[in-house]
Amino acid sequence: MIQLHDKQFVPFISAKEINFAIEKMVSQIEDDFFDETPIFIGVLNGSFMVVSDFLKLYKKPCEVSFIKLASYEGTESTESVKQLIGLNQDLTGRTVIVLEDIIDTGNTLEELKKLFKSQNVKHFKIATLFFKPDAFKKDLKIDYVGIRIPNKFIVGFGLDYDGLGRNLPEVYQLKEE
Ligand SMILES: O=P(O)(O)OC[C@H]1O[C@H](OP(=O)(O)OP(=O)(O)O)[C@H](O)[C@@H]1O
Ligand code: HPA
Repeated sequence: MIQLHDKQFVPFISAKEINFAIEKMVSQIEDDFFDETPIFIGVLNGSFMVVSDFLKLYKKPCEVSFIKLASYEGTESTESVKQLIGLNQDLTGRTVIVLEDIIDTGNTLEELKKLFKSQNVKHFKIATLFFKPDAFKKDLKIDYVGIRIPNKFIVGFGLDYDGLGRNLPEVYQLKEE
């Protein structure tokens, strides 16, 4: 068990399971876009670890860039997604694949879809390492999902509780009271 600020968390998903899920996403995307040079877009802050591990396994030509959005405060979604760092690249005609650490309520995903709609890209796909189907409130497609998880707050592998926990190489879930 670990303590972050005022809350306790228990082990949930091992580094090995995470790696297996990322390998699966890499091979699906390599197969689907074998004749393209995709540009992977990580959504900061949370996605830095999944982007790093994903790219180390991705063996075909590709580019990477980042945007920064934020919606979560503490253990709750604020419902408003702020763009903190935007896109600074022309994506016209490109195959764009967004890499997310987690899709929860879908608020961030909705904002991402709006953001890229006006960009005239060739393909636009969304890949997420973790997905909470029971929390997801939107009628939007997610193209690649690593691991489906129950609607519980998690930390580790890039995900934080008020800034802490991002550096953990495995995932922990909030301990029941
Ligand atoms: O589906 P949603 O309910 O929108 O939640 C998903 C988003 O929440 C997290 O980001 P957060 O807003 O916590 O910012 P961070 O990546 O800087 O921690 C995560 O990285 C996703 O981008
Ligand atoms: O479960 C979560 N943990 C941390 N950050 C998050 N952002 C959306 N869902 C989560």
